Amino acid sequence: MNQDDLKRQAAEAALDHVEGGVIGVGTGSTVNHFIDALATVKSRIEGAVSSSEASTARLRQHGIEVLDLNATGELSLYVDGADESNGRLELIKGGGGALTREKIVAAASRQFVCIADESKLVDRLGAFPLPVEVIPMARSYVARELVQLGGTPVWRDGFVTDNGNLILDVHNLQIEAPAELETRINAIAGVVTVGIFALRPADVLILGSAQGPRTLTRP
Ligand SMILES: O=C(CO)[C@H](O)[C@H](O)COP(=O)(O)O
Repeated sequence: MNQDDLKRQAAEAALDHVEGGVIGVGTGSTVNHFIDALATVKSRIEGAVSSSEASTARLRQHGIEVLDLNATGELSLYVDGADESNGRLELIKGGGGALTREKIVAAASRQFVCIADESKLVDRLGAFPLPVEVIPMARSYVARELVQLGGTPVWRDGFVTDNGNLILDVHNLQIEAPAELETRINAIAGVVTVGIFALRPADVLILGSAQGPRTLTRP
C-alpha cells in the first residue's frame, strides 16, 4: 500500500463517525478521499461546512450542500487531516494553507476526528515546518519575531490564502510545549493563525496503516 492508499483507508474509516446533521470538512489530499467517501452516504447528512475554497468545490461537485458556519451553530463533527500529530493528538496543520478556517471549524465542533497516514504520527512536533498565516504588511516583522523564538521562517512565496494573507513556514523549531508556543505565536501582532492545534487538539486520530486503520483517542 502506498501513502495515498493509507490516506484513503483512514478517510473511509472516518465515515463511522458520521451520524447525520451538518459535518465540518477540512482540507487536503486525505480530506479529498473523505469527501469522496462522504458522497456515498450524503443522504445521511444535511450538508457540510467547509474549511477552504478547494473543499467547497469538491463537496459541491458531489452534490453536497455547503453551508455558512454562521447559520449552523455548533457542529457535531469535524473531519480533517494533519501534517503531524503527537500522541496527545496535538497537531501541526496548514501544509495546504487552510489553517485559519480549519482552526475556526475545529473550534466550532464538538468532536474533531483527524485522519492521516501513519507517517504523520511523531514523538515531538516540529520536523514539519510550522505554517503561520500573516497579514501581508506584517510579514517581515513577524518573521523577525519568529527568529527570536529560535525558528527559521521561510515565506511561501507566490501563495495567497483564501483569506488574502501570506504564509511563513517556520523551520528548525523544537516544539516541546505546543500549547505554550501556540499562545505565544498567536500573540505576535500581524499573526492571523499559527498551525499548532494544541489548545484545541483532535479528539480522535485515525491512522491508515498496512495492518488496517488504527484509532487513537486523546489521553
Ligand atoms: O492542514 C492541512 C491543510 O491546511 C492538511 O490537513 C494537511 O496539510 C494534511 O494534508 P494531506 O492530507 O494532503 O497530507
